[in-house]
Amino acid sequence: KLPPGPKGHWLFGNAFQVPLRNPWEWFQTVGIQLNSEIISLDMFGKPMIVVNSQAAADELFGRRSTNFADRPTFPMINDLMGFDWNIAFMKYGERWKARRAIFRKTFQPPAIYDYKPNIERGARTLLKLLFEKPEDFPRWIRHSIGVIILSSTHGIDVRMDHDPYMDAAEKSTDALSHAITPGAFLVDSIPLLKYVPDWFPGAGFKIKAKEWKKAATRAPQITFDYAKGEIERGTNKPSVVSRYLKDLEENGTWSKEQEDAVRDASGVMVFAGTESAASSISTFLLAMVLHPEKQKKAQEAIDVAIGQERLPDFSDEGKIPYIEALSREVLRWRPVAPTGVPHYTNKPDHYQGYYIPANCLVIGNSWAILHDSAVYGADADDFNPDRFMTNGELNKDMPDVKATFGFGRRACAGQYMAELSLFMIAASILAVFDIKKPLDENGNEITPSDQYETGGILHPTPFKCRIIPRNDKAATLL
Ligand code: HEM
Repeated sequence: KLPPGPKGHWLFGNAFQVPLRNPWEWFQTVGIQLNSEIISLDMFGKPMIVVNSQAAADELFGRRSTNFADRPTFPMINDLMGFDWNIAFMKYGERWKARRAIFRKTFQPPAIYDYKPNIERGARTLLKLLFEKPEDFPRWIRHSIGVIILSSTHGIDVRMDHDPYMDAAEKSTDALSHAITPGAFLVDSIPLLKYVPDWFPGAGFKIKAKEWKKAATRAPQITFDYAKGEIERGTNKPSVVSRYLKDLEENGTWSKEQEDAVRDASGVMVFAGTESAASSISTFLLAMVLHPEKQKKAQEAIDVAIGQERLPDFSDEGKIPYIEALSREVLRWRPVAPTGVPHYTNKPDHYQGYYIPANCLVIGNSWAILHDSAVYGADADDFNPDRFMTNGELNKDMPDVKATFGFGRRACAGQYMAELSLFMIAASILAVFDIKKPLDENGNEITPSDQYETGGILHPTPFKCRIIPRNDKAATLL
């Protein structure tokens, strides 16, 4: 029998019970009510499994990874909108493996460490921008993440305004956000709609899809063409693309397929990396506004570890455990993608006596895992970096927060870039600035809301804060 699930409508099943707002919290509540680590939902007659515990995730996505590493087909996103270059939506197979291998060779330790100087540079760019115009912080966060990622992937120096590569990446992200609006496009539920002719009444999605397809395919191509052009001109900076193409040439393994794979993989680094890393930095700032006492503790930890005479750099890794704890808590408290991207089974399976069918959607609920009160205690919903500390050190008995990066073979391919960037940006901002609540017209502090906008990627509802140099000396370090 299938894992337990809530009783649904005779025709639609549970499809209309799943809330559009924060469905991950509802999945968690249902699991607790039914006392089961995994639940099943009936979506218009088709089962969908949700995995709510780390133990079940480790077993299914981890130990039985080959059966849980596929993705469903996304006809709207891949076929109509032209995102088939994006490994996040690719079926498990040779094309995916070739692209994922590039991530492994370039964006994982030790190769990823080559990009630490770019991360430091991005963090310092952010400090300068925050000093000059603190109220525009959301824009500066995006810009500095763009500096880090595009310099690392394609050797591009991102321009301050109207950068063509950042603009192209943003347009393709916008296109996708339309496609994943729940219920907006029936075509993903009814793949045959793909073949409806453009003139057919109600076929508006096909016309929109054509516009978005241009945006979707343009971004990875123009960034790659730039990087390749720089190599041909001999003016390239070291980057994922330049290093990888050079290796292909030196090993005599260059081929058109390989070149396409590098274009796609580096394109996904920009596409998947910018929005998600920016979200984690926004959450960090919001948490600092809402929890001044944790902020103070973090600043003291930095002062003790490195003093106030210089800015943090990667030589400080491992020396400021409280910043590591704080970064972990940011990723746990508001996971960037609480239900990630759906996985898909290829063959039937069983878990704890329950049946998991073949060709079935399987959602890893990172939110439930990271907000499990059995692991994190009754205050699991609160922001509290101290939960990862013991006697001034990282508490080795606490689990890491890897669930925030998804599961098994499909787990986030940019995890190391994301973690290194968050650590460096958090440490740099706290070394220099106080993050304070905004003031009302009478000069009284107001507490911003801790609400989030719902969607594939979590973002705090736009909030205000005051970002002020901690002291005169701090400002001279910039
Ligand atoms: C705080 C930042 C980030 C978080 C929390 C995050 C989280 C995630 C999650 C939950 C998934 C889905 C995993 C699954 O299906 O089980 C994912 C996939 C992915 N992420 Fe990230 N991500 C972050 C940053 C990045 C960055 C910086 C990059 C690249 C530079 C990146 C590249 C990818 C790619 C390529 C995939 C698709 C993997 C595949 O399907 O094989 N991510 N990420």
